[in-house]
Amino acid sequence: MNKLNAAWAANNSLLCVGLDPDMARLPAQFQQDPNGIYQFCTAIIDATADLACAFKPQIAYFAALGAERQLEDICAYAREKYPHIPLILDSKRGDIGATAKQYAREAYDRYGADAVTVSPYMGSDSVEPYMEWTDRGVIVLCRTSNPGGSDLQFLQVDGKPLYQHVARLVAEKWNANGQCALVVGATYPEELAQVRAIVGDMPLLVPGVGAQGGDIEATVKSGRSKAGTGMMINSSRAILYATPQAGEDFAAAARRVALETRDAINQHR
Ligand SMILES: O=C(O)c1cc(=O)[nH]c(=O)n1[C@@H]1O[C@H](COP(=O)(O)O)[C@@H](O)[C@H]1O
Repeated sequence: MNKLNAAWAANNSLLCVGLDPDMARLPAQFQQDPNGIYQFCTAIIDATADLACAFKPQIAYFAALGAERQLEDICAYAREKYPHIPLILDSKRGDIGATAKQYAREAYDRYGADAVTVSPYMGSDSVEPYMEWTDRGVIVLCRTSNPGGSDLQFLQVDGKPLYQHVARLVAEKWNANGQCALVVGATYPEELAQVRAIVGDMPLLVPGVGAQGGDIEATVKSGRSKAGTGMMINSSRAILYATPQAGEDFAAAARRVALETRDAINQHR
């Protein structure tokens, strides 16, 4: 939390840069290179490090190709070169305690992440192993950005949608050590405002601007904290695969879109 507060201030940014390296969309020079994912992601990190409040690699893009070693190296690179920027491993884990303990080691020890995304569905004992790492963050899915999120998260329980129960449970019980955050999609600004009202100043990871079409103004106005921070607004594909303009390469294009996104967010803080 200290690191996140410092990164919000240092880069005047609520933008989280997502690292979702889809091999089919990487520039051709990286597709042939056995270390191409590492080369691509570290170039994106270098191009955006002064514009971001966090980096968020999505583990599936690496695991699907057996490229975990490159993910380890990318995380080590980010930690060493930009130690002041929080690193979020997006793996959306959830399992019984004994297994969760291994997932926590994977995120915090193997990849050295500052925080990890987890599902709340299996309840308190499934998230406790993450909480034992008292200097790390636990980011719990609450109101996800995808349309199908409504199937369960919108079920009415005791007169309120389930996602609001999750927000209250995390804010009032699980966050005893002040290390929790919630995921709320930018595609649902009304629910974002509801969650903000329930959780006070708790940080929110907010994916869904850029490729998923979330509205930046509505997102910021609904989700900002009293201090005008409180969010890590994630964009992945729109930055990673920005179409270069004349004379630009992929990293310069990524930087341009990251800058535009950061500034558009700041306009409404
Ligand atoms: O936890 C997440 O990061 C996440 C939660 C959610 O509700 N929706 C969502 O899109 N994400 C992730 O955020 C990223 C969004 O990528 P773009 O749509 O390309 O900006 C992907 O890595 C998703 O897996």
